Amino acid sequence: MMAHSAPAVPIVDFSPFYSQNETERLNTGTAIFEALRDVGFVYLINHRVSKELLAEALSQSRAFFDLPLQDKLKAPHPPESWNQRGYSQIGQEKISLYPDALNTGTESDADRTSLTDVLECKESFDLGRENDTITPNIYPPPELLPNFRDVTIRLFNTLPNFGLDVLRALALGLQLKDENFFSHFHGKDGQEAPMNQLRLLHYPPVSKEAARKGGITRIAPHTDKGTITLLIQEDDSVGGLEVEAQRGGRYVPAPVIPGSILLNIGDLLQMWSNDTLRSTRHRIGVPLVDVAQESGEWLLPRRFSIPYFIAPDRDVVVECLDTPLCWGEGRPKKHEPVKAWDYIVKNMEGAY
Ligand SMILES: O=C(O)CCC(=O)C(=O)O
Ligand SMILES: [Fe+2]
Repeated sequence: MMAHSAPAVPIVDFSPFYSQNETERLNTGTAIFEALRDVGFVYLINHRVSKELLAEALSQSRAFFDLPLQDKLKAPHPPESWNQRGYSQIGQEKISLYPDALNTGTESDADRTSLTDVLECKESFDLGRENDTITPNIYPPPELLPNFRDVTIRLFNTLPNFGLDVLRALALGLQLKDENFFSHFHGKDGQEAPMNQLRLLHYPPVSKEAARKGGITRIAPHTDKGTITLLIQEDDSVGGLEVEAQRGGRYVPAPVIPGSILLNIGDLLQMWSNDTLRSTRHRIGVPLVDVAQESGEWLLPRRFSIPYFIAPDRDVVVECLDTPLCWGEGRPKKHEPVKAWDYIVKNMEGAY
């Protein structure tokens, strides 16, 4: 039997952060810091986010995507890439068209151009805070799914509490003077943050026939743009997510770990950290199927996931953190200060 090697994406138990013991809290933060510095992704276990709520949201997501297309289209995504609200059908969004702003990837320009010809077989539903005037939510009519709005908004309002705890732990790991540093830039203590975005994702099943023909993927290689992303996956979901585990290195699988939340960072936190932390590229591909392979219709079952993107408020200026772990003697500042909203809008351009 082959020995199992250690997973490339580290696993951190988050529960010691909730203890009264300062050393345990600091150790949790340090473990998260090191994982985000070395890999850019980390599984968090024992996180205290309600399992029932996560299950309810995944079940509402399933119910939504099971609706006929014409019903899903009653909540259409607006034409602008940055206005991430409502339903996007298969092929509508091309993540491969995101500019590769921080140049963290390995693909050559030619490879990236060829990626834009590939169909991303995914559909999504996005929402943000209620009552936002710039990007109001776009919901399907309530008679189609009576609990959809309530459950998704509850998850939208719950996850930032955990997200900010993670950012508090990270602030300790980064040796920032103020453990609440990031809380000042993400809504009123996490709530009502205008740039936070909850995305329900469905990747339909992939047939062997479609895989043989080629030209399809599930999600093209990309980096996330905001501060952090919390990824919820169904416990028994098919995996497929791969992360570029080392700078310029190979992609390694990030399989589903039941009960965990997978954390990664976006470009703005990489810039905040003066490139100390990694906004790591990730993707979900479709394996190539050999024509000679034995019969059977399906290659991949459907996949559901829910990423929650936590991003700084629109007018926040992101500039190098004041900590020796990011900046100082021999570590000059690498980025000009950038306004969060400008960066996100510019770097999502063209994807719709
Ligand atoms: O579906 C997934 O697991 C990954 C989604 C993702 O990377 C994204 O939406 O940015
Ligand atoms: Fe992503």
